[in-house]
Amino acid sequence: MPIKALSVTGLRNLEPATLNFSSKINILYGANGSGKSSLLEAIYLLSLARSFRSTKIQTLIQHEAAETVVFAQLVASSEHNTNKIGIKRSRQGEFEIRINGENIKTIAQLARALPLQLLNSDSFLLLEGAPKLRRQFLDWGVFHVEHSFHSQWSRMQTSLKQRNSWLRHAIMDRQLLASWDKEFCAASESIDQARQNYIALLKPVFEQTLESLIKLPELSISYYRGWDKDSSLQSVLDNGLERDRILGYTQAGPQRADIRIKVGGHNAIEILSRGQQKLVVCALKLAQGYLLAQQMQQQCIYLIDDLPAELDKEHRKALSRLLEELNCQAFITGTDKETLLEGWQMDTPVAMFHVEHGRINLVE
Ligand SMILES: Nc1ncnc2c1ncn2[C@@H]1O[C@H](COP(=O)(O)OP(=O)(O)OP(=O)(O)O)[C@@H](O)[C@H]1O
Repeated sequence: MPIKALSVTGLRNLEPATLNFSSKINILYGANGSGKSSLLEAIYLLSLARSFRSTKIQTLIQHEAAETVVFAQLVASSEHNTNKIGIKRSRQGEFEIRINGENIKTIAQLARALPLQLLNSDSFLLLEGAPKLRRQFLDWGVFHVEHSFHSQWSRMQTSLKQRNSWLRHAIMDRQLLASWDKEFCAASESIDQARQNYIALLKPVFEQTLESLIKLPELSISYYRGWDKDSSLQSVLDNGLERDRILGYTQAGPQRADIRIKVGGHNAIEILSRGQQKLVVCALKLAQGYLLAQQMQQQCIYLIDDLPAELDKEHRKALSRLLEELNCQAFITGTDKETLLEGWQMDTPVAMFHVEHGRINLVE
């Protein structure tokens, strides 16, 4: 659901502000260091309770402030009943999350209420980065379309931790290991099934989205589940037990899953230019937004940091078309106002904000 109004206090260099946004395109322009990415961080905090720049919450909180508070009023919708989200994070690490005025305990509830995608220089490393990044990408989608996924994922993580801890014990209680294996395999099978289902839905949407951005007919995307596709996880665990004991961790399972992107049989990162890789990432992330709208009638918010630095004019225009088609809310930053204003259709609602020394002003 789009954000109608946002209040921010105590976040990086931003002055306390209450802002009204367009439910479609929001452009934030200003000099380097003015606070554009900080505003994106404020929105990101609302969805994930953390920063996208650092794992340390202290760096996000304004110097000398004790806490940061972000509050959003969402555009009302008949399908979803969340209309207010607020988060407070203190320097000591305490946090308070409120949805519709009620305290909530898990970040999963927050993420579900405000699905959000970030496109910045780090997220463009999706193809060349570690498999963990691609698993996070995949699980973002599965989490939003398959509501039982989160509990299966937690179950898998708990049993995996227990299993790994038992693997490191000098004397191993085989019975106990068997019981953790059973739990781990059951959760893993359902995670794998949910991921397979999601990839099957995502693939055609991704191919169509990519086609609108760039022609890469030989590009293919496939899913690796983390263990041999023709064997049961239990048999793979049994066969690998001695090696797992030597290593002290479980080698096979959904914690090793990956998405493989190839061009003509080669790993995409060995063939594609950096710009082409960024377009593939854009197509992947936009496809997730399309799928979310299709499957759950829910709109995803896009945060796109420094767009002109990432894509050339022609591809920025193609991306603008897709965002318009998706009918989503987007926050797009850059240093040059004119460049950011290019390429939108006449009837697209575009709100423009000038960011200067932490002050954000709507440009009428
Ligand atoms: N905890 C903090 N408290 C106060 N100011 C901070 C804090 N952390 C960072 N800053 C400052 O906030 C400013 C805003 O940075 P931000 O990354 O939001 O700018 P930007 O407009 O996105 O810049 P660029 O175009 O260079 O990416 C920077 O000058 C930075 O030094």
